[in-house]
Amino acid sequence: MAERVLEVKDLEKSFGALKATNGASLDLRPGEIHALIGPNGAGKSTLINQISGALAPDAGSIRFLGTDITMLDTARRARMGLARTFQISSLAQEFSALRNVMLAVQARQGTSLRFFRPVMRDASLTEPAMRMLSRVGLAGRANVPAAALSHGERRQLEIAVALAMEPKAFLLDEPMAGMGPEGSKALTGFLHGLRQEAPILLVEHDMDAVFALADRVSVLVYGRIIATGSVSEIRNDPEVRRAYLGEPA
Ligand SMILES: Nc1ncnc2c1ncn2[C@@H]1O[C@H](COP(=O)(O)OP(=O)(O)OP(=O)(O)O)[C@@H](O)[C@H]1O
Repeated sequence: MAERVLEVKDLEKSFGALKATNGASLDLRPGEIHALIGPNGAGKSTLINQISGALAPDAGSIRFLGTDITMLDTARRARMGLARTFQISSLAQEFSALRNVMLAVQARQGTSLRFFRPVMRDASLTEPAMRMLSRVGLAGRANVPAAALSHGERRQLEIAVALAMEPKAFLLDEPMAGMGPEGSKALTGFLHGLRQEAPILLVEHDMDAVFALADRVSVLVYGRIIATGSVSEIRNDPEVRRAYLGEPA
């Protein structure tokens, strides 16, 4: 496998006079969790949006598995194996948990002819979908509509949907948001193992989770990455402590 699964170089993105991404560079290596942290408004979502293809950068480049994907749209990137979860849920709320995952399995298989079969009895869709639900701990909730799941369960379901795409890398945007302590703990355990399957770029405000999980941490402030390093390097970096962890100079 390529030494760098994802390589982001010198990205720039302005909204009017605001430089939301200001020359940001980072990479994602096989088997790692790389956390992207920074204060509110630092530009984390803007950066993730450019990596997933939802926003076009003004300048810079993004390579995924050795291919330049800077000009590719979100769907092409997803088909190449770049899976993304959202801060705000992108699930089909009226569909069951199972059906939501089946849609992703179907998209992955690219089989539109299935339209003519009774989809919910199609084992080539239901079996892998149930496997994904079991992995995230939602097998017992398969038939519950997404809208009726708890907030934490919806976040688990989003990860099951991402898993169904058989990703080569995950972009996870605040997976712990809105979860109680129990849910965060369970998800932390799950993400710990998930990195073996595909490396994870993790945007997260929950510092306990970041410090427990991350192999490397990058700190974004005003659209610029001010430091990248191990958890202990980042915790002890004077510039990070000043700019982000709120300590006096
Ligand atoms: N579509 C847009 N148009 C104009 N300004 C935008 C747009 N999207 C983001 N911004 C601005 O860009 C800056 C970075 O926002 P972004 O949401 O990327 O930060 P963030 O680090 O993800 O914040 P949070 O931690 O609160 O989610 C903010 O000042 C925000 O107001």
